[in-house]
Parts: sequence; C-alpha cells; structure tokens
Amino acid sequence: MALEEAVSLARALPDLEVVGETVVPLRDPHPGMLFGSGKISELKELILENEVELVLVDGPVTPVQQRNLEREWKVKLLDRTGLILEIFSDRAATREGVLQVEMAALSYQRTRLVRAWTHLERQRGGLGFVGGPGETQIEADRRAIDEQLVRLRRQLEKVVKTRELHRKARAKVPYPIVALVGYTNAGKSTLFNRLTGAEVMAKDMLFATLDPTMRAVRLPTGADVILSDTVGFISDLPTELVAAFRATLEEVLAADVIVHVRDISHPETDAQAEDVRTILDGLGVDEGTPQIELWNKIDRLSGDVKVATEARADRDAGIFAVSAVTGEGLDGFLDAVTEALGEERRTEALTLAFDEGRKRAWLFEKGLVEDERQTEDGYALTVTWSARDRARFGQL
Ligand SMILES: Nc1nc2c(ncn2[C@@H]2O[C@H](COP(=O)(O)OP(=O)(O)OP(=O)(O)O)[C@@H](O)[C@H]2O)c(=O)[nH]1
Repeated sequence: MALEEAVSLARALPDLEVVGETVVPLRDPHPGMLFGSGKISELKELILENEVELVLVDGPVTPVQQRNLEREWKVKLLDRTGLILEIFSDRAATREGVLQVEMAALSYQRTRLVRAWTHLERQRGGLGFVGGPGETQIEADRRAIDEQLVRLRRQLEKVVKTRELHRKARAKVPYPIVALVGYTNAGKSTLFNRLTGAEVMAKDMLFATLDPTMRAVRLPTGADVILSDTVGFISDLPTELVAAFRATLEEVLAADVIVHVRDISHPETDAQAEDVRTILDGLGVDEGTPQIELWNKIDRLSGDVKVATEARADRDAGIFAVSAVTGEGLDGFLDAVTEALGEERRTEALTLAFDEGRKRAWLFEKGLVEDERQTEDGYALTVTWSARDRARFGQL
C-alpha cells in the first residue's frame, strides 16, 4: 500500500515515466550507502537495463547517502520530502502557495547542510577544525538561506494580509461556502467538476489541486453556494511541509459546510479519514460547522460489499454513499447540503431546565423561538431552526 501511494506520488510529476518499483526491507540502514552492497549492485543492473535517470526513495535519505548513491548509480536521487517538494512547486498556483513551497524547500536544504556538516566533523574525529574551509562555506550557505527565509516570510505576511482582505470581501457575498476536503485522489476535483461543470482538471494523479479553487454555483436544488476545492491530504506528510500544506487549507475555516470526500474503495479508507479529522481539528474548525461525509467511488465496490456499504451510510444522517463518476447518490447529498445551509427549517419542541439560561438566551438572540411556556421542569419552547442552528445549539 505504501509503495502504491509512493508510485502515485511519482506519477503526479509530469514528464516522469515510472519504469520499476520495488520494496527493500531495511533492518539496519547503512550509514554511508543506505543499502547493503548486494542490493546496490542488484539495483544498479536494473538501473542500467532500464536507462533510469531518477531514483525515488520513499523514506529519509541523508545527504551523504544521497551523494554516494547518485555517484554509484549515476542517477539523480530524491527522498520522500524532496519528491513532495518537487510536486508542490510544480503545482503551486497562487502567490502564497509558491512562497510557502519556496520556504519549505529552503528549510529542507538548510537542515541538510547542517547534517552534512555534522557528518564531516565526525569524519575528522572531532579534531575541532574551527575555521576550516568546509565550515566557512557551510556557515555562509546557511546565512544566505536564513536571509532568504526572512525575505520570503515577509512577503508571505503581505500575501496573507491581502488574502484576509479578500476573505472579508467575500464574507459580504450572500452565498454560503461549501468546502471539499479529503485525501488525495479521493475524487474532490471530479466532484467539483461534476457540480460546477468546470473544465476537466481531474487527472489520475495526486495533487491535481494545490491551491483552493473557488467557484460560485447554483446547486440543482436551487441554492447558490461557493464551492471550494482544496489540496488533498497525503499520509506521513514530512513535518517540514506541514505549514505549506496548512496554508492551502485556511479556506476551510471560512466554510459554512465542510464536505469530507473519502475514497471508500481504498483499503485504508478508515485510517485516511482519521488523519483528515485530526488535521481539521488542528486547524481550529468551528465545532458548529456542519460536516458531511461522502463515501465516494461506490461504483468501484462489488455487489455485496456495495449493498452493505450503502446500508451503513444510510444509517447515518451525515453520510452519503456516492459516485462522482456515475452520479449515483448525489441527489441525497445535495439535499443534505441545502439542509445544512439552513435553507430548510424545521419546527421542533424543546425543553430547557431553569439553569440553562444561556442556551435560552442564545435561542432568543438568534430569533429562533416561536413560542415559550414555563412548566414545572423548566421552559417548554417551540423553535424553528436549521440543521446548522441545531448543531450550534448542541455545542453550547
Ligand atoms: N470509479 C470512480 N473513480 C473516481 C470517482 N471519483 C473520482 N474518481 C477517480 O479518482 C481519481 C482521482 O480523482 P480526483 O478528483 O482527481 O481526486 P482529488 O481528490 O481531487 O485528488 P487531489 O487533487 O490529488 O487531492 C481520478 O482518476 C478520478 O477519475 C468515482 O466516484 N468512481
């Protein structure tokens, strides 16, 4: 599974043809060469045979190992972080995305300088080569990177401020925002295109969307909303890339409804969903914001499994089994979006205890109360409210 994801990641880079893939168990990574000598010559043959130019290692590779393997195999080598950075910089579309990626790339380079340096020092047996040529060069490189980082950070602050202004301007738009989030390849872009009729931008590759795309659409139910597509999540995102990734997700905080798109046909769909929830919690999403879960790619499941999955989804009001490709299940989902946006209001009876004054005040403040009577147990209220109001009330 990890190998499969790594291969999809590689496919996300244009102009790259994957000619081979292999799992190498590494119990005891060699400090200088990563792999054992047998493995190295075995792979070298494969590399020569297939005229391989680039080797991707789905894990961390030290700068020294990288240099040695590149020399030995006469190829360019990227580790996981290096690959994701390449993809980010290939896809970054907005000014902010580009800046974030540049910063992540520089920080990555910086740590590699430090590591290379410590390694040199160790090699020389700790003789304290203060002022040695290596050190001076590395110190100078580090300073240059630090200065560049400060410049980028300043630019980024400016860009974020401008974006904040845009967000405020958009807040005046009377349309609610529906944000699509989810793991990479879950089908967000496919769904977005289907609902908005936008040009096809879904490709069978990861990161088809790096920066949030917003589009105003009229849903088939008649409601006007702004649909926002976001960058896909990936497993084991290297920590130095988390900030760059989060910057692309801030739009989610402004959402009125969050739609979590899942590839329900993926063997690790549950673990992926957990990751997504953790990130959303970490972003500080308002607990009152309604969330809808879409179990996408239901068309890929076979007979019995499909029926059982649909039945499970049916049991939960916030879950819909759909296919962005065939369109099945989407009507129910769109109705749920409309309802979550508060277009549909229901009248319900509520009882509040006498000491729940704060909740009662909230209901009156929001103008939701139709009628109120005092009883022995407290207040008997009749309220007319939306699903969203009810969710907010539940959080009070
Ligand atoms: N069979 C099937 N395939 C789907 C469905 N939805 C999406 N796909 C396919 O899954 C792949 C990924 O879809 P995307 O829409 O690009 O996924 P995404 O979530 O936007 O991906 P990122 O941009 O990487 O985050 C494409 O090959 C789609 O054709 C579906 O309902 N059924």
